[in-house]
Amino acid sequence: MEDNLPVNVREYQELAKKALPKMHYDYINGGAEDEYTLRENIAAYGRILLRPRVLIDVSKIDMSTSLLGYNMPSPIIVAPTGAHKLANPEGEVATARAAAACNTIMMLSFSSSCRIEEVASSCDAIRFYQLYVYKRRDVSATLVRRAESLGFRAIVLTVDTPVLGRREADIRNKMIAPPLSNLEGLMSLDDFDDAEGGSKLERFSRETLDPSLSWKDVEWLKSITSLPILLKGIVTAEDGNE
Ligand SMILES: Cc1cc2nc3c(=O)[nH]c(=O)nc-3n(C[C@H](O)[C@H](O)[C@H](O)COP(=O)(O)O)c2cc1C
Repeated sequence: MEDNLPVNVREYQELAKKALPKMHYDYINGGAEDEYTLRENIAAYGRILLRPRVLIDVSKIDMSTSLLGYNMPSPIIVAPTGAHKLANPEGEVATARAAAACNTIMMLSFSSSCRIEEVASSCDAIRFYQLYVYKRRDVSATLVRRAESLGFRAIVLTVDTPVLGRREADIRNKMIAPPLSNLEGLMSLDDFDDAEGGSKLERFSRETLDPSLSWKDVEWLKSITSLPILLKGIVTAEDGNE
């Protein structure tokens, strides 16, 4: 087994494709709208060429940095992604342990398949909580308060998903919205599981996410939490200057 360990991310991806049900692999692997941006993101990294200098003693390399005052060994943190139990029975608890072992920060997704409480008690680490703003503001507010009381250090407001992208593989696979245990008891989750065609995940998102999301909601968020707020998904200088 040891001999066959993957040596790069692509090889992990091949193993994941074999191990996961097609619907779940496609959800993790897929993108929206002709998957143009997905391809372009990968190509963009390929266009960055380094100009390495030589003969400069690289026996000690320090990539450490800090974010919101928290020190980390490298400028790499764990982005929020939903429903880790689709890939691992321990879900976000396993991800939290891995992030803690690397001394890096994990952003726990609003669409986590583990409860915030389980992740918080799984290990000691700096964690941020990612927020979607639902039409039901009370649901979003409750989760912010729960994350705050469980020691999360910042709220990461996702601002590029007022509607879910048209994820083509999910439409073909009639992707089922994964169970979101943090929403249990806060809203009914059964109403979305009907026979309508296409992606049920997309339907769930359409019913729940608030497409009117705007700067006034950043003010609202400030009014309900004393945690620092990070905006995730700004891609233009114009928005950065707001
Ligand atoms: C399977 C999957 C689930 C995701 N779930 C979330 C989520 O719940 N919340 C969020 O803010 N972003 C989510 N994202 C977006 C990622 O956090 C990230 O912004 C995006 O994948 C772009 O980074 P990349 O080019 O490194 O993949 C998700 C991405 C993927 C691929």
